Amino acid sequence: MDTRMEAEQREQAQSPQSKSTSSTLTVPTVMPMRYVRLNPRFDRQESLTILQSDIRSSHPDSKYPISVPWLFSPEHKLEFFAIPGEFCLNKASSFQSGRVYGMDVTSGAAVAALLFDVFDRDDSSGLNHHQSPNDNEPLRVLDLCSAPGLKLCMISDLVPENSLVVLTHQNPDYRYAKTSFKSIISTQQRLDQIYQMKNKINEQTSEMISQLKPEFHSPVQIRLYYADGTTFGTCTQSTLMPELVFDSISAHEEHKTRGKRKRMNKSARSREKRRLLELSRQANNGDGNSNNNASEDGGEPSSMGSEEKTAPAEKESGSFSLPPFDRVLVDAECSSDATIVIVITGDTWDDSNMDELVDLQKRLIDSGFRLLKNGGILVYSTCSLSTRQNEDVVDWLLKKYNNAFIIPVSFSRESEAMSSISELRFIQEGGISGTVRFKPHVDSSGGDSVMSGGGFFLAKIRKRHDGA
Ligand SMILES: C[S@@+](CC[C@H](N)C(=O)[O-])C[C@H]1O[C@@H](n2cnc3c(N)ncnc32)[C@H](O)[C@@H]1O
Repeated sequence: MDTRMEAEQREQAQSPQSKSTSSTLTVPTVMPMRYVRLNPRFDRQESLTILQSDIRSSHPDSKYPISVPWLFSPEHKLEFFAIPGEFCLNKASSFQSGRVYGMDVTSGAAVAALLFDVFDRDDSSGLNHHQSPNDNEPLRVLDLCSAPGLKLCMISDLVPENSLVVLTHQNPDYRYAKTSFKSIISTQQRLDQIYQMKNKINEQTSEMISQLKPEFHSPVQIRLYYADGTTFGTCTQSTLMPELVFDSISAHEEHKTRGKRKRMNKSARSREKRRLLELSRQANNGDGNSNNNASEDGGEPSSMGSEEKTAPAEKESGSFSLPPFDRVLVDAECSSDATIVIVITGDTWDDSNMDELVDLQKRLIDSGFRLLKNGGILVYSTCSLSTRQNEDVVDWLLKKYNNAFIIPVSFSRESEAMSSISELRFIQEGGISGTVRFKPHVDSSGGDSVMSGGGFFLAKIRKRHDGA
């Protein structure tokens, strides 16, 4: 779910007008807990000091920011902090300088499960054992439903240097944003700009961003395709060729060529267009792609530009196919019921009339699994708590492919150790063993009613080498 939707849902949950619904349900006044993650490119202690002083300037006695113990892995630079729900983050200097990002813990958990194995639960059968990745080895990561890009932003912050992150989007918002964000180099900065554009304060930010120093540039290659995630990587008569709309290396080149000029003039735009066409052509001819057969072992070590180095792939003429990915995130379109419904009704969503949506979710997870290399990891997530959109979709995939296996994850071990009842109620096991459900929980123990993170489901799936 996008940040805007998250914010809207939460505002709705807070708003007095939403206290009653057409079905005459009473909505409790609840203050949602909010979270930030630190930008690992900045000094941790400095960022925390600034954030703390930001919070204290409006909440002098605040105990925040408070570290989230169950989503913490210092060796992976993974750290989230709770901040007061009513704190105005987007006016804070820690946020404006890009030191912290507002992000729900549940979204953070999906990315953490995708990239790291520290949250994997021991599996005594050994069936799900998988080799821990070498932390420094570049990864090929696909974010299949990337818009608006919140998780992408975290992925590109935390993957090893020289990784390639490919994202697809179907959201016209991106089309609107693309001319502007093409001129920006690092993902962080670009995404900031997208968010800012939505808030209609782009000019000044754009200027500020274009003056940022090279040390803030992302050491990761990002490619953005305007494509349907259900057919991405295939191009048949019924599916259109995906359009490469952004490539960070190409944008970097363009930025260097342009020098100090901030805006792209006509010749810069056509240069950029030519570059992207050439990259698309390489991909389509196979000189840009190898190992397209996802039944192979992943082949060449993943790296930035690996698509350029590897051998042509076998493919039907006119088809578009990609080398398989080490990691695939399928953060699927869903009914986004998880937070509102729990808060409003204390119940789960009526998912009886969702055939079309469930069908889309199945096609997305299927497509993600097809694009995954053997031995690779896929995370399927939604911000719905409906069984049909979660466990049933995952179960459908497990039945379809005999090399699809759940890697059990657990985020509650730290909480168990700390006996935090609130967190234990929030983090639950899903209907399939090893999957996770985050069930919004309202804690009134401190006087105010404070809600945990949002509702969310995630499953971590591995594609085994030895399957059919
Ligand atoms: C839950 S949101 C993803 C949020 C995103 N991962 C993030 O963290 O910012 C689901 C997104 O999937 C997009 N979507 C829907 N159908 C799609 C499709 N067939 N292919 C790709 N994206 C799709 C929607 O536009 C929506 O932006």
